[in-house]
Amino acid sequence: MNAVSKVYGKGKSAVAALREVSVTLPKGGFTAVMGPSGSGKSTFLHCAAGLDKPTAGTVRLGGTDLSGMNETKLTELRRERVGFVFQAFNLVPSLTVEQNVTLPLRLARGRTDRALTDRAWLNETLERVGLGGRTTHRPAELSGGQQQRVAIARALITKPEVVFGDEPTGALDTMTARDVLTLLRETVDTLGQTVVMVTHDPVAASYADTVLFLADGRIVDSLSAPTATAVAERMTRLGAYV
Ligand SMILES: Nc1ncnc2c1ncn2[C@@H]1O[C@H](COP(=O)(O)OP(=O)(O)OP(=O)(O)O)[C@@H](O)[C@H]1O
Repeated sequence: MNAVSKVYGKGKSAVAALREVSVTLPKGGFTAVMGPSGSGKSTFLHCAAGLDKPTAGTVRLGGTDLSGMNETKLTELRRERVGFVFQAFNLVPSLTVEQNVTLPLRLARGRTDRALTDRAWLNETLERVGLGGRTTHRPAELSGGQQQRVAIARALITKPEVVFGDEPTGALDTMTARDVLTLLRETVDTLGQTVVMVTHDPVAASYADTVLFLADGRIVDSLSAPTATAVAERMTRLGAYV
């Protein structure tokens, strides 16, 4: 991402959510994004993932420049090359676990064969997230942690270049959150999956390789091999807990 700015609104009511942010998120790495409320974390994630267009600057995914893409191309890119995990799981209630997980494959144009032939990858993914025995359950029959595991499997099924998480553990209790973070960590360590996650929680951020700190639309700090204590201390310095 190079010199990315995002302004919401016009004239007097304009809000600069990102101000010339330049950063490279390492392939095969786990990056957490933290910052006080309103610092631009969600905007950063949305611009990086092609969910929102920057007002200025360029965003690249792998070798692809997202700037010139129309909405159709961006939709295709989001379906095939990125995965998303949200705080609210966002599963389809009427579909089984397996149907939810394979939804991105069925939505991708011309990928029906892949959905059928990639049975081994589907099974491996369901096993990896610990849902091998629950493929015919519906979301309402699962705990919050299990539902988020379904969402993670759904994000991984297309073998995306990046998995983006927006507060993926925000709705989970502490123990369940740790399981989900361990799972995300494993996808980085064993699959070489690139993960970028916005979080408010220093413990969650400590599972990442690097934490980026945003304040007032700028990256103001970063921390490698973070501990929860070190992250909390930087956040306090940014005035996040005042
Ligand atoms: N759609 C929008 N229209 C107008 N202003 C917006 C919009 N989305 C975000 N903003 C503003 O942009 C700034 C950054 O918002 P953003 O949601 O990216 O911050 P955040 O760090 O994710 O906040 P939080 O931690 O509270 O979720 C804020 O001042 C916010 O009010």
